[in-house]
Amino acid sequence: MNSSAVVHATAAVQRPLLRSHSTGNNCAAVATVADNLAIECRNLSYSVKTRQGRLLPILNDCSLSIPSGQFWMLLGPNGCGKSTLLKVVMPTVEADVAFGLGKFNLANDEITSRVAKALDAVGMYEYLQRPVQTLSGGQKQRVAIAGALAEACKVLLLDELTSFLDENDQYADGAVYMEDGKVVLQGDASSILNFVEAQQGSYIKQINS
Ligand SMILES: Nc1ncnc2c1ncn2[C@@H]1O[C@H](COP(=O)(O)OP(=O)(O)OP(=O)(O)O)[C@@H](O)[C@H]1O
Repeated sequence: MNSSAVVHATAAVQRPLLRSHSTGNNCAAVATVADNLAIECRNLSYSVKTRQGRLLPILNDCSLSIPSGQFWMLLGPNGCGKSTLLKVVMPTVEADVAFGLGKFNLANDEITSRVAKALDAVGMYEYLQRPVQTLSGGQKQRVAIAGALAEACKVLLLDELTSFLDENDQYADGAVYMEDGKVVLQGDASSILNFVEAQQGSYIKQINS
């Protein structure tokens, strides 16, 4: 892929993502996020394995830096590797859960701790470094719940929360809960919804499946 395909377009407001390092199968990448950069990618090479076991290079030595607070377009001919590049620099589970904390002006240690606790609460801690788009529907739902837990909202409004979760988690006590003196939601889906309905208008966070 030719790096000249990265075009700076117009300004927009965006929050920086969490600092992260990304590597994967057949992928040699450094995707870091400096304080003034939303995305930085250096010397990224990516290949896929063919059915014959041969490595087919898709991206070769790509580098790009996207400052935070700006809107950029990635342009290039069909098949040059745009979608592949976007997938490789996609946010990890860790960055996705941390994203909502950007508005609280928290120290990095606090963000790391909240993200770890929230992911642990939904059984997704070991997926910390996985790109979100590689997760199953139920796993994505868990990560969405972790994002809400990390924000420590007083009350969550849960709309069809359990649609993608497996049966055990739909009915397990404590499948959804808040910590540190905040509201604790326990029990099956209907009792959680009854609780939420009783809060009438005092919800802060809504999760839609
Ligand atoms: N899993 C895969 N196995 C084999 N080839 C792949 C795989 N993924 C991507 N490719 C090939 O890598 C090249 C880049 O694909 P990619 O989808 O990134 O291109 P693109 O620039 O987004 O194209 P378009 O503008 O047509 O959407 C293409 O030739 C594609 O066929």
